[in-house]
Amino acid sequence: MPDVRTSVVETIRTYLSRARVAARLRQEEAKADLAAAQGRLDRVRQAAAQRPARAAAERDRRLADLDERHTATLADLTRKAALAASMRAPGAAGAVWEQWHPTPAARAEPPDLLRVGEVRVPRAGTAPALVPLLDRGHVALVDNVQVGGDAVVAGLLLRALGRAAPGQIEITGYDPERLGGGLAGFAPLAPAGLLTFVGPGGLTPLLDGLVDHVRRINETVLAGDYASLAEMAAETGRRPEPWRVAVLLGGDEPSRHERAQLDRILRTGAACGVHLIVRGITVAAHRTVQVVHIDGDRAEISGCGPLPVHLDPPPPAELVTTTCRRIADRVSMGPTPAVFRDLIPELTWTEHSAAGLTAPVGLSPEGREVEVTLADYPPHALIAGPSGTGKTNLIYAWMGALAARYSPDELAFYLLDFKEGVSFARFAPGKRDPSWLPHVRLVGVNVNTDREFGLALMRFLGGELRRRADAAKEHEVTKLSELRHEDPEGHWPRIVAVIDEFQILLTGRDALAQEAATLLEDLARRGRSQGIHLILASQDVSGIEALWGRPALVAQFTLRIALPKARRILHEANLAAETLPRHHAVVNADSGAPDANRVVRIPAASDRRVWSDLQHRLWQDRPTWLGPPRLFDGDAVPRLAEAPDFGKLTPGAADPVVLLGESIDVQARSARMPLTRSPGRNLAVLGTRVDEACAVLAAAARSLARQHADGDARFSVACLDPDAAATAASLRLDLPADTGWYDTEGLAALLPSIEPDGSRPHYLIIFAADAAASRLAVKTGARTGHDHLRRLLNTGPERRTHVLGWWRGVNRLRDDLGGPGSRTDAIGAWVALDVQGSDLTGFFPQQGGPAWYPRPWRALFFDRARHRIPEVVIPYGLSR
Ligand SMILES: Nc1ncnc2c1ncn2[C@@H]1O[C@H](COP(=O)(O)OP(=O)(O)OP(=O)(O)O)[C@@H](O)[C@H]1O
Repeated sequence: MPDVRTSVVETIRTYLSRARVAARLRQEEAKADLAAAQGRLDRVRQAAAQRPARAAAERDRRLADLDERHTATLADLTRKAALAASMRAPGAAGAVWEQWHPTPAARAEPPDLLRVGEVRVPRAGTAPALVPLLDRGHVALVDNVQVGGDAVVAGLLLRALGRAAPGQIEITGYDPERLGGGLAGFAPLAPAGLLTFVGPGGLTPLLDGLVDHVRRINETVLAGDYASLAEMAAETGRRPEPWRVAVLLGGDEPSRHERAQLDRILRTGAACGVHLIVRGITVAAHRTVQVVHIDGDRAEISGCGPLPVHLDPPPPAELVTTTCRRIADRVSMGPTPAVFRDLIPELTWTEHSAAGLTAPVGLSPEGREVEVTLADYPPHALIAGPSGTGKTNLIYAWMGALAARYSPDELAFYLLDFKEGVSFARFAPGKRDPSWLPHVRLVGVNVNTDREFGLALMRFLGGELRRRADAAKEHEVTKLSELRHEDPEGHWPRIVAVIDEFQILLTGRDALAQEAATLLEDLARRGRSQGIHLILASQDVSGIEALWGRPALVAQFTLRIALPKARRILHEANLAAETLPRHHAVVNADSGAPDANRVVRIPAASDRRVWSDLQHRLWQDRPTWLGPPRLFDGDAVPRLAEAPDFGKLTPGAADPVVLLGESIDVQARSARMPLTRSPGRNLAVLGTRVDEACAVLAAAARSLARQHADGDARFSVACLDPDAAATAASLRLDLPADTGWYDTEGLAALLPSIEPDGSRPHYLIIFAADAAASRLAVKTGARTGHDHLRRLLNTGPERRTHVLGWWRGVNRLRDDLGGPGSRTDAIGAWVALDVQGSDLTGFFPQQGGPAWYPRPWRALFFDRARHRIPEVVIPYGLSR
């Protein structure tokens, strides 16, 4: 029993002890929880205590950030504004005075805005403060401090002057209080007419005058084609009117009329380049008016909002006067000439010539293009002016304007200059510049005394006139415009033939002048309807008077262009050319009647660079079918190898032809003599000039050789003058290998041996045939060498044996033929060199011989069988 109790006690004790331990543990846990909770509470209390300070710091940080970003944005905007301003007010419009100098705007560039001061943005920098004036509006100053306003007026005027070309700004000052004192620095402009002052009572006439300018510019300059001078300048690059700036500095309250005029100018002036700078007069609010409120050196500008503007100081007085003096000096030197580019359209070859050719030749005093037309009326033009007045330049300008408008399908030029010069050479390919003006089909240079060139052109145009008239007849029409309509696939460009110093063509009372005048008259009369137009230029009256003898001819030239001091080109009562300034012309499309005068400023078009820009552009665009023009160069020696007719020769021709030299014609054909089997088909070259004679004979021999395969023909060459030896030696290379070569003895032996039988052509080429005269006079058997020569001359051609000989005088040939009175018909063709026409009497059908005055490297060719009158030829050069 006690054990049980003990055991129970023990058990209870054990339980109690465990319970105590457990209770102690829980208590400690509870304490720990309490401590933790206490700690959390402390931390929460602590955190709660710190929060406001942090929030404030965060707010401050964000504010600072915002501020920084704002400043950066402002700085960025200010920078951008400054950049934009530098573009809108470049150079003289915006530079600070220390760096200021005039920088006139380029041709089509608008003058844009002008600086008056700067907007200072704290911590962000500065940007220029700009106001619009030229082409844009007007500026009104509201101030009560004299100095600030003066600075703005002077600054604006100087900047405007610096942005415009000299003379392009005319200032009028109305300064009744200080009588011009406000604009004193600009006084040097006055002598050049760029600054005028009106007196105290002058406001009304001043405003009336400005209103009148606006009206006139709208009516005659803009003429409904442009909304403003600015638009005209942007589209055409031209600005025919200056800007007119009226500076109105106070005075009495304007009258009702004056106020109305002021309002008109404010509304309409800017489009016509009429501008006001007004100070001390209240003007009506208008969108074109910038109001500058000045307070000391601070200002507000209506266009800048409330931003304060720090006005620039006035421009240094020295800068103002020097600039104005320079501008005045430049203007006093006279107007700058019109510019060739003004005549050239943006897009080329857009016009059609069916009805006529219209292009500007220059600008009117108002700056508008003055167009001239070549069509049915007026069909042809006469240009006159003393030497150096600019006829050639005018022709260049006109041609450039035409060539840029009409493609080579629409227009073709034929150009001839009788002057001792090469004024048209630029239109043909040259050594330095391979380009040519695509419209040009013929260029004649260095023509000098070779009137045949002119005649050749007349003949060619006469042929073209017939061709066109025939085509018109075929299509049952009468005019080019109708023909083009009926035959749209045909190539019928209008032709413009320009002949400078044309009177040379008509000098002399010979057959050539006669034929040229007749052809010219026919062309002038009938060319109009077939699209062939003539432009004739002459230095002096004699040229025109050469035409005066033919009133019908002159009457066709209804378009007259007179350069300064040109006489008699216009109507006798029309003296407009007498008072023309340099580089101007009177254009009159009504035969010179005074009412039809138009005064034109002619641009400089002579400068090669100016011209070649255009020519290269057109040349690059030329149609593929178009070759270079034919070049007549009076100084050039043509080459046989380059002659088109020589190139066409081939072996096997039934009747071989002899080429002798270049014909003076538009196609560069060769003068030719066919060697048929008719009697007399022998050739004599006559004269003492060795080189020319050798050149003619060598060309003849070479052209024959080209028409025979080796062995087909026999060639025998006798060279009896040592001076011809070099030619003979070089000819050897081009003649068949079996060619016989003979000296005097050889020739004397050869002649009796030749028995023509007609089986094979035989050409006997004798250089200096007369040198063998004494040897040929000697009898060999019953006959002399001369007898054999005559036998060959008389009977050879029928049997295909031809003599081509050079005799050093007409009488020597005659002696070889049998002496005076002997027959000459064995010589069917001759080429005369330094031989007087009268000496050729016996060899020419008309008494007295042909009209021929020897000229270097020219020959007169006559073929009895084919010619009515002889033709002048240019021998081919000696070299192959
Ligand atoms: N409108 C112009 N603007 C500027 N310079 C010009 C103008 N017209 C002509 N000239 C210049 O004047 C000079 C003479 O001009 P041009 O050769 O055209 O005269 P011209 O009447 O044909 O003389 P000439 O009959 O002696 O040949 C040239 O140097 C030319 O560049």
